Amino acid sequence: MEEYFGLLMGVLFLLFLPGLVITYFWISSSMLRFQLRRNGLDGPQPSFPLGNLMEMYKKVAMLPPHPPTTSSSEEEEVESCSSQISHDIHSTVFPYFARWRKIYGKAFIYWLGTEPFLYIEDPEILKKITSGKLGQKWGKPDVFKHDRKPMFGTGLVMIDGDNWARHRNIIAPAFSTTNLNKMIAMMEHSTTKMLQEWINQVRKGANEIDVEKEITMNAAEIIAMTSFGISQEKGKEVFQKLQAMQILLFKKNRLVGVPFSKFFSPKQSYKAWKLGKEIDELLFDIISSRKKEDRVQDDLLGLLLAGNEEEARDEKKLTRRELVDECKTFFFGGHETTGLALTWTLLLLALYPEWQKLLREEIMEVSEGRPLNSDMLPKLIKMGWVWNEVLRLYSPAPNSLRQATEEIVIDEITVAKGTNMWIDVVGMHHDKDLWGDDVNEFKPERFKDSINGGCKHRMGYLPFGFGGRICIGRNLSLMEYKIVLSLILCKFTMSISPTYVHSPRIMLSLRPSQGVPLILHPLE
Ligand code: HEM
Repeated sequence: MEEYFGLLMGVLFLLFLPGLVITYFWISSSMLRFQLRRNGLDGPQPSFPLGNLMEMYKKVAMLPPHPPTTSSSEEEEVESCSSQISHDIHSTVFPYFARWRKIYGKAFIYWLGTEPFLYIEDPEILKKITSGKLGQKWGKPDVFKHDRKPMFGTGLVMIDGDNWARHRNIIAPAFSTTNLNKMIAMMEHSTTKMLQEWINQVRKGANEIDVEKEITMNAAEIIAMTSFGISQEKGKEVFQKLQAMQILLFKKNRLVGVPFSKFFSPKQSYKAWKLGKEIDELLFDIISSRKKEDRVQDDLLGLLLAGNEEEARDEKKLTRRELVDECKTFFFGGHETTGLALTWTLLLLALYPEWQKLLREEIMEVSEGRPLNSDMLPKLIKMGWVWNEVLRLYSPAPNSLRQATEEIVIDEITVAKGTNMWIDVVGMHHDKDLWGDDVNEFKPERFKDSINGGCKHRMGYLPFGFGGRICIGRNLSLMEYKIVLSLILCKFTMSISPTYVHSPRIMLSLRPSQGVPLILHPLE
C-alpha cells in the first residue's frame, strides 16, 4: 500500500512540476517588478512568460529604397544619395527603445522573458551607478552566458571577478604596441590579395562590389591569422568551422530570458556543441605542435604561449582550455566589429567624396608612396577622426551589457541584485542633448580638438565600452583599420551604387542588412 502511495505521489509531483516551476517564475518576476517600481524604476508592462519580447520583435517597417536616380553625372548622383541617406538611425534600429524612451525617459525597466533589464541612455546615471568601487558590483549577464558559450566559452568577454582580472592581466601584454607592430605584414598580405581580386572583378566588367561581404571576410582572415595563424592547414580548418558556427548560432531561436528557451532548438544546440568540440580539438592540436617549436610565432596564441612558460607562476598561466577559449573570443569579438567599422567607413566615404580626397592626400603625404609602417600609422591624423566619427554614427557594438552582482543604492535609484543593465550606445551617440544640433551629420572634424568629439559628457561616447572592461583589441583594430583603408584608398575611388538600400539593423552588431554595393574605379 505504501509503495502505491509513494508512486501516486511521484506521478502527481511530475504532473504538477511544470505548474510549480511556472508559478515560481511568475511570482519571482512579479515580486521583482513590484520592488523595482517601488524604487522608482518604471517601464512598459511585461506579460508572462515573454516579458516585452512581443513588442520588441514586432515587424519593423523597412525604410524605402532609394528612388532610382535620373541624374546623369556621377557627382549629382552622389549628392542625391548623401542627401537621402539619414544617419539618424536610433528609431530605425531600436524602434521599441525610441518609443519607450519618449514615455519613461532615459532610464527605465523592460523585460526579456522573466529577466529584468535596466535600460540606460543617460551617461550621468551610468557614471553614478558604475564608477569607482561600484564598478566591481557589475558582472556579465548570466542570461547570455549559456547562449553565447559555444562562441566565447570562458573567454575574457564572458568571465567576471578575480578570474576575469587574472585573464586580463595575462592577455594584455600580448596586445602591446611592439607585438601589434609585428602583425602589420599579415594585414597587408591579406588585404593586397583581396584588392587584387577586386581589380580582377572590375577588369572583367563587374559594375559593383558588395564591400560588406568582402571586407568582413578579409577581417575574419586577418583576425584568424593574428590570433592563431591561419597559414597552417589546421588554422584554416578552425577558421572555416568558426565561420560555420557563427552562421548556425545566428539562426538559433533567440527567446532570451524566457524560461527553458534553451531547450527550444535542440538540433541546432547539438550541432553548435559538436562544431565547438571539433574546433577545440583542432586548437588543442595547434597548441601541442606550437609547444614543440623553438620559434615563437608572432600571433596572439604564440605570444600567450610564450608568456605561459614553464617557469611562470601558476596564477600567471592560462590552461590549455582557457587558451582555446581566448582564441575563439578574439575571433568572434574581433573580426565582425573591425569589418563593420571599415564597411561603414567605405559607405560614408562614398557618400562624402571630399573626405576620400582628404584621406588619400594624407596617406600620400605620410607614406610618400612607400608601404605603411608602424611609424607612419599614428601620423594618419585625419583618418583617426574619420574612424571616431564612423564609430559614433554607426557603432558596430550597439550596446554594452552588465548584471548587478549585489544590490546597488545610489541617490534615488536602487538596483536589485540580479538586475541586468542594457546601455544604449546608439542612443547616446545620436543624442542631441550630448552632441548638439548636428548630431546626425557626418563631421569627422568634430574630433579635431577633442578625443571625445565635443560630447558634453565623458561617458556619452562609448564605442569600446567603459571602465576596466574596455575593449582589449581596440589598438589592434585601429591598426588594421588604417592599413586596410589606406591600401583601398590608394587603389580605388568609390561611389555608391544606385542599388544600395540604407537599412542598418541590429544582428548582434550594427550591420547594413542589405550589404554595401559600391562602384569602384581603379586609380591606375
Ligand atoms: C572596431 C572594432 C571593435 C569594437 C567596436 C569593439 C567593441 C568592444 C566593446 C564595446 C567591448 C566592451 C563590451 C562590454 O562593455 O561589455 C569590447 C570588449 C572586448 N573586445 Fe572589442 N571591439 C573591437 C575590436 C576588437 C578586437 C580586434 C578584438 C580582439 C582581437 C577584441 C576583443 C575584445 C575582448 C576580448 C573584449 C572583452 C574585454 C573584457 O571584458 O575585458 N575587440 N569590444
